[in-house]
Amino acid sequence: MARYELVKRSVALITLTNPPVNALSSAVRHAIAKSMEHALNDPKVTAVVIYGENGRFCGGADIREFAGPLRGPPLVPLLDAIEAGEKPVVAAIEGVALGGGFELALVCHYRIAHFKARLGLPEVTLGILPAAGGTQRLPRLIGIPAALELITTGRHISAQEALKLGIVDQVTEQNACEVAVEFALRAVAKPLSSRRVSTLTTPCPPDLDALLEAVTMQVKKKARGAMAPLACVQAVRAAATMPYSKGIKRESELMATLFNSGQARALQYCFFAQRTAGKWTLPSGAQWNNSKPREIRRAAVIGLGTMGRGIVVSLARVGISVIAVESEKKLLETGKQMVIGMLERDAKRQGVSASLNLLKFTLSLQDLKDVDIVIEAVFEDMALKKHVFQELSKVCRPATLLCSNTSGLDVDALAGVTDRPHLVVGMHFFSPAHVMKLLEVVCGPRSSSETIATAMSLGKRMGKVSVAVGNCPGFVGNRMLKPYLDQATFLLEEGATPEQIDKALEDFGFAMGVFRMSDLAGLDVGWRVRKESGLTGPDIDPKNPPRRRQGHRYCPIPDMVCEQGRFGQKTGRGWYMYDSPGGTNAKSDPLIQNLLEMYRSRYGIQPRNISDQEIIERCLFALANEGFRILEDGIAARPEDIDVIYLFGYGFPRHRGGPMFYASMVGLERVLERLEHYHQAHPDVPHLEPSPLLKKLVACGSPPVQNWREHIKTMHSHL
Ligand SMILES: C[C@H](O)[C@H](C)C(=O)SCCNC(=O)CCNC(=O)[C@H](O)C(C)(C)COP(=O)([O-])OP(=O)([O-])OC[C@H]1O[C@@H](n2cnc3c(N)ncnc32)[C@H](O)[C@@H]1OP(=O)([O-])[O-]
Repeated sequence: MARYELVKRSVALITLTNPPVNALSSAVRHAIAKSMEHALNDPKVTAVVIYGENGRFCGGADIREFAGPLRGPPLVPLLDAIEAGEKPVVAAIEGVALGGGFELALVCHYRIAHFKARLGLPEVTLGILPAAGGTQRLPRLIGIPAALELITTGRHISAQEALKLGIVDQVTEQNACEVAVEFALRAVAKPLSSRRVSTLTTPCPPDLDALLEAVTMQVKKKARGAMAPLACVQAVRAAATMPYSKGIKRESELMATLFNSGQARALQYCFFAQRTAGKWTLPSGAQWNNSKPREIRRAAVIGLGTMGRGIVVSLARVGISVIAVESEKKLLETGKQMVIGMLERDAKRQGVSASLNLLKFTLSLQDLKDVDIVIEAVFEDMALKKHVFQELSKVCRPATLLCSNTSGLDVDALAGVTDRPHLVVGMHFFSPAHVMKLLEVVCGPRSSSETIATAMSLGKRMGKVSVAVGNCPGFVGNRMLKPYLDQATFLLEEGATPEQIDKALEDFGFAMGVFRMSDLAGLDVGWRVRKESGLTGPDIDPKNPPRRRQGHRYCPIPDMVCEQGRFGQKTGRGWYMYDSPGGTNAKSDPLIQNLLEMYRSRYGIQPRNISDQEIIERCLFALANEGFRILEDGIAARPEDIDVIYLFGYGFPRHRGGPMFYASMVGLERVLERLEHYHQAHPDVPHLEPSPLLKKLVACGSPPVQNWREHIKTMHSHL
């Protein structure tokens, strides 16, 4: 777990050997302790270098060990001893120095970083704080404001930024280990006292209290209920106001409150769920590690609307040449200017030149003959999409992959109009596509494993979190959205307001309540879908729209809002009003309050007081209930996949873990009991009827999320 060797006759080189990221497992901590003892006691050794095998210094504590009791030497005394030692210790940082890995580097007397290395204290993203002295040493080294920013955000920084901040002593383009050994030899004669960071005095700004107060407010606003960022601020306050010996105790107390919290469990679950999502499998046995993706060099994107533009930018950013196609000259020109503007702004931020030479804009599909992949992003209309796929089938060479950015249409129906159904797959990006990290890769029954592997790997290359899902209306994300939206509108009928529902959801931690989110996405999209599915249309009496349709409860209020031309932010009016079309500042609109009052009185509904608890339960349990059905139907392979989709695509709070993890934290028995209760009260809402899988899991003793898979016997897996 750590190799010890003597190099240059007097330097002890300790190399961490715990692939893949040299995490500080109990065995690694034990090996470091032994190696350090050896180095400090061996008279031949004059200096020490700590390095990580395979070009990775250290990814921090072993997160997998968090679930069990602490074994092996604890980190704090181990690190304190390294710092206190009388021989200079140099950290040779390649790859990453994160969390405990960064804290290990901070106790070394010198730090040499490879120019490609990244450093950071990402503990806050795991619901905890840097608890091996990081909150006490970093402020002493770089001051309170910079330390607060790094610790409360968990941001990774480059070696160059670390040098500027004074975290590392040298950045090198050569082998960091070799440079560190030479550095260590030169350091032997120098005094160490000023190099022990814990002994430094924290540089404090004169207005410390005001600064901490301002940061606390800022962090609170951003944290949306997460506890760890606030605890980080408190720990840094200790570094400013207490000696190290007391500050480290404060750090440990704060860590203790976080470590066993539900939030920490949820955030650590998210870390692993995100990695699990990349490991897709198909019933055929094809899976992520036995299916080779094709290399993609040239891509085409059809349609330069909001989605198409974002996809072009995402592809060009990672060096893929893109041909962008529009149907009309004016649309092409507008799209082109927008794409170029986006890429130029991007490049300016990074201080590089924009890769505009990768782009070509055309009106002709004929130009797509030689591309490796086409991503269609035209209007969400099946007939139009089928036409495009038929044309692509004729124009593109037989090996070209044909993908659709549909947000819910039947991918297999598109495959069916082509000459290569095995090369057709859905790539459902989320708006804005160059910002949002989620990509649903929609596997049709005829999509080949190579096609799926290629789409998944292309998503990863574009920096997306790709999740393989089955082909059904709405796939995973949008299919689950329906019961969630339905509950919100039913609650409006019963007496709630959009503001009240949004506030309850935002207090829960959502980035945006359901009505604000709908205003942002555009209310006309759902209206068109409802019209296409026959739920609404010209046959409906506008004066007296029925509240039951197709055998179920139906809320006509969203249609009534659309009928008034209120399509959300883009029209300046929706569930809220905005300063102007495109405005983002949502204000309550008395017209909506009037509409709700008139509606209730027309149907004789006595509005009642609805508690936040009911809002959360009805919206989120209905959401999770649909998730259980999706698992039963084999549309998602694992609960982790569903959670990742909601975390990255729908603003579900990370510290709640995602809808399925949240349900498990509430307790499946309780979720079942509440759904039964609400279904009894609203028997005409099928989404409130508990799913058979939920009942089954409860009958099996409510196993943890990670074990649900064993209980999902899918008759027809769609994956
Ligand atoms: C005391 C101290 O104060 C506190 C308390 C702590 O220190 S808390 C811990 C703080 N450290 C972190 O938060 C860093 C977490 N890791 C990462 O950010 C990234 O992993 C990476 C280092 C930037 C590499 O990214 P990658 O894209 O190249 O590969 P990967 O796919 O992500 O990871 C490759 C494989 O390694 C696993 N892995 C990565 N980091 C791990 C860790 N710290 N512990 C255990 N496993 C880890 C990961 O699950 C995956 O496994 P599998 O899926 O192959 O089975």
